Amino acid sequence: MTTILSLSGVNKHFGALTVADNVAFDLPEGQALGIIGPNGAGKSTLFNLIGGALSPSSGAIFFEGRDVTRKSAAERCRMGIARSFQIPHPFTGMSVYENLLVAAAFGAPGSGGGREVCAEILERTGLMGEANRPAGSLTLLERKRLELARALASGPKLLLLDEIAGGLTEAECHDLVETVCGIRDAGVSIIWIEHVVHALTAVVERLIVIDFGRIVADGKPAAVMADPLVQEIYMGIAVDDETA
Ligand SMILES: Nc1ncnc2c1ncn2[C@@H]1O[C@H](COP(=O)(O)OP(=O)(O)OP(=O)(O)O)[C@@H](O)[C@H]1O
Repeated sequence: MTTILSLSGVNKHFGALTVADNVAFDLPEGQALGIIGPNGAGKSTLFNLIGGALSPSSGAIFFEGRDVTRKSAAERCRMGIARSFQIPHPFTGMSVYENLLVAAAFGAPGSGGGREVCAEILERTGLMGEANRPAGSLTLLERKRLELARALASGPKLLLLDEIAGGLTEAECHDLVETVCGIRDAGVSIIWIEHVVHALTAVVERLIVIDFGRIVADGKPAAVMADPLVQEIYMGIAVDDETA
């Protein structure tokens, strides 16, 4: 299977703080990978490193076999890496549709966006009825959908989703999961950071756990979630408590 993304010995330090500690993994093309870990573990930093907002202190990142370690976020976006942010920041004065057109203009040439593609993305993300509304007037769910739609409009081969399910109701979360499954089934590779674990495991086939910037577990979701070490560091269930 072709590897779309490869991280090799990636380290990131902020002064004395290590937030990525020798991170290494390969993502096969078309795979949906979930990333979980406690607050402050370094998950968003990892996205910043993959997306190009930050450069690693050492190590290398390859996308489709090309070394992108020193490429800018804009260059990586044109190559096909798109990202949604934990806190959506749309162009609030522009309509939903215009927001997509802007994203398409900065994305991968030829694969994202013409007007027809943007219209199709509005449909897929449940925003067609909101196309002409100012983005600033959207609800939280609609903003999260727009964040996803903007990332799709750039024509990604790899989609990085940062906590898109947080703050949603069960029903909204279910709808969002359906949408992400549709994107996955269309062949887009996905890495999704999420605290809402049941939403994540409904979509991903592989789970990585990060703690203090290190990968501490990597495997099938059920096996990873059953790992006593993961239960202890992520869910606060001490191994001894369970056996007591
Ligand atoms: N630019 C920066 N300068 C200094 N420290 C930073 C910077 N960005 C992040 N950090 C620190 O790095 C650590 C990891 O932050 P990061 O946002 O990657 O964690 P996270 O796992 O995404 O957390 P959360 O689940 O709360 O979003 C935190 O201690 C954070 O305060």
